[in-house]
Amino acid sequence: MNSLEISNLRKEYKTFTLNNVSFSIPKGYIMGFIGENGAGKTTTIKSMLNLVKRDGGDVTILGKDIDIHEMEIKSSIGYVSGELFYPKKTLNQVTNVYKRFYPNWDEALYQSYLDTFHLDPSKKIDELSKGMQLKYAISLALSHHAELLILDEPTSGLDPVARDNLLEVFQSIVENEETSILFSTHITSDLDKCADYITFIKNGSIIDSCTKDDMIDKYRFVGGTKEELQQIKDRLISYRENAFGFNGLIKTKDVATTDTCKIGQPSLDDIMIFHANEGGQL
Ligand SMILES: Nc1ncnc2c1ncn2[C@@H]1O[C@H](COP(=O)(O)OP(=O)(O)OP(=O)(O)O)[C@@H](O)[C@H]1O
Repeated sequence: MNSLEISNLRKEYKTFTLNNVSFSIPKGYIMGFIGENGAGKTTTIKSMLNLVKRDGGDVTILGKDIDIHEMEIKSSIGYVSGELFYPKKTLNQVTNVYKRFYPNWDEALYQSYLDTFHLDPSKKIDELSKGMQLKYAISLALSHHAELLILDEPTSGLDPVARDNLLEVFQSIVENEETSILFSTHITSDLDKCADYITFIKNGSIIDSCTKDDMIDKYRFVGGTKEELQQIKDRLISYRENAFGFNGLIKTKDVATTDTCKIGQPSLDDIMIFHANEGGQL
């Protein structure tokens, strides 16, 4: 079963179109949602949750149509957007209001996240650093046994130790095989650590959505001399020239047995960076 199915999602702004976005997350897995600034990650997330009105497409969450079962779905998911309201209220006060909306609220679990993230519940929201606010928002989202967690850049304001802790929390959450996680990020090393699937969006269109291993297998990082660049240039997604020659990204299927340049496995960063400049030179 899929925890999330998005089919032909469309959203049109004056200067940007989310273009028939489709992807799904199988139950019990972590999907990383990657793409450069302005690619449409937040717009996808907000449109699928009906936080902005979409212009087309179908969204099924936990087997139910969001347009028919919106309230029910929202009590079964956790969503972290980085926006926290009520800056002058204490964590205790905000939590007391928040938990009323969630029949599965687990106070002991919530307290354990406060401990894990060293959060003082008597502090006001605006007394917390950005990273602490994020940890608090994540604690709220994790404390009602959500079956799907949707996290919009959950790691971006965190230091490396906190990021690592959080990624471990994510991995332990999906271990029960009941919960799935979609998280958008620019920090692709986080995905190297914990994502099972990757969806890559560029200019409002999905470039690919598949397992992380398949994504890496589909591309090759190549490097060689200026002469070798001439042999392979037309088949590269894009490339960067340097003092010794070039580096570039190519689809694995486009590698020829006669290619003499060095061929290796790309990182997710390589895939994103070279795709950003598709058809050109960095
Ligand atoms: N309310 C809005 N009105 C008009 N345009 C918008 C609105 N919200 C977003 N956009 C535009 O949609 C495009 C995609 O933005 P979005 O926030 O979805 O990108 P993103 O991939 O989440 O980027 P980032 O990684 O920087 O958060 C951008 O060009 C943005 O300016």
